[in-house]
Amino acid sequence: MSKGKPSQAEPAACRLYLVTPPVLEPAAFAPRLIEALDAGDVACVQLRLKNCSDDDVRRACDALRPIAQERDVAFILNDSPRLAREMGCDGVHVGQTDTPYRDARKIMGNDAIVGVTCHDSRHLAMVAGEEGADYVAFGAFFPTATKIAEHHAEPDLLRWWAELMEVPCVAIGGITAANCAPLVAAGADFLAVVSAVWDHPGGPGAGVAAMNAAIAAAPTDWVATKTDGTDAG
Ligand SMILES: Cc1ncc(COP(=O)(O)OP(=O)(O)O)c(N)n1
Ligand SMILES: Cc1ncsc1CCOP(=O)(O)O
Ligand SMILES: [Mg+2]
Repeated sequence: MSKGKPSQAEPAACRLYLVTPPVLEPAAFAPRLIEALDAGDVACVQLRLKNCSDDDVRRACDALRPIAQERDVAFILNDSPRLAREMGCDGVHVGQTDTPYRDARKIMGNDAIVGVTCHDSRHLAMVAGEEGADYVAFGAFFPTATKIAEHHAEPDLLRWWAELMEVPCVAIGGITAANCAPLVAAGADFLAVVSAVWDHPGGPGAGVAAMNAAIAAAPTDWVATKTDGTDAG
């Protein structure tokens, strides 16, 4: 697994990973997704619907998956490898209380993206990475109103991971254009956001543009030094 996945282009230092709002009406949300994806670089879209039926998820996949895939943006489904495979998604994201990684991989196949929530745990991330996860997700880095977050991660976790491991890491939880610089600087490969884009006062296009501008402006000091402080050259 290269540092670039889930990207389609050559690996960039850090890219945007869009997660949908937990409740949406597909027909109304589709133009908002188009606006977001046409506003700048997005590596992937995760459909994350909570408290809805499998048929609701199927309808949302049918409406939103083509919008992402037509733009070479990977379409990842949260929680359900079975539905992800059935609906032609590019991947699935599983948490620690969802389908275990190995079962998710069996269902999805080797070519699909399988990402794993690792909270603030080095141990969970090493296990997921060794088992073959395409990325590990750490968080929550900041307070968030989108989910009751029971774990809090610090940027040093990203720095440690990025310096030691090849498997990409995703940072999630309360991330905005205003606070993301330390995460980029620490070596996050992807920043996963919900409200920073979908609740942006200028609309989702402005949200994507603001996140990408903030990512581009952030320093990337993690490549310059090792944890012992020596210059990595
Ligand atoms: C990229 C990314 N990271 C973490 C999560 C959280 O997954 P999980 O812990 O399973 O919680 P729910 O999202 O299912 O409520 C995620 N979805 N995406
Ligand atoms: C799904 C998830 N997992 C940890 S925090 C979170 C929600 C992120 O949403 P936001 O970007 O609005 O804080
Ligand atoms: Mg989950």
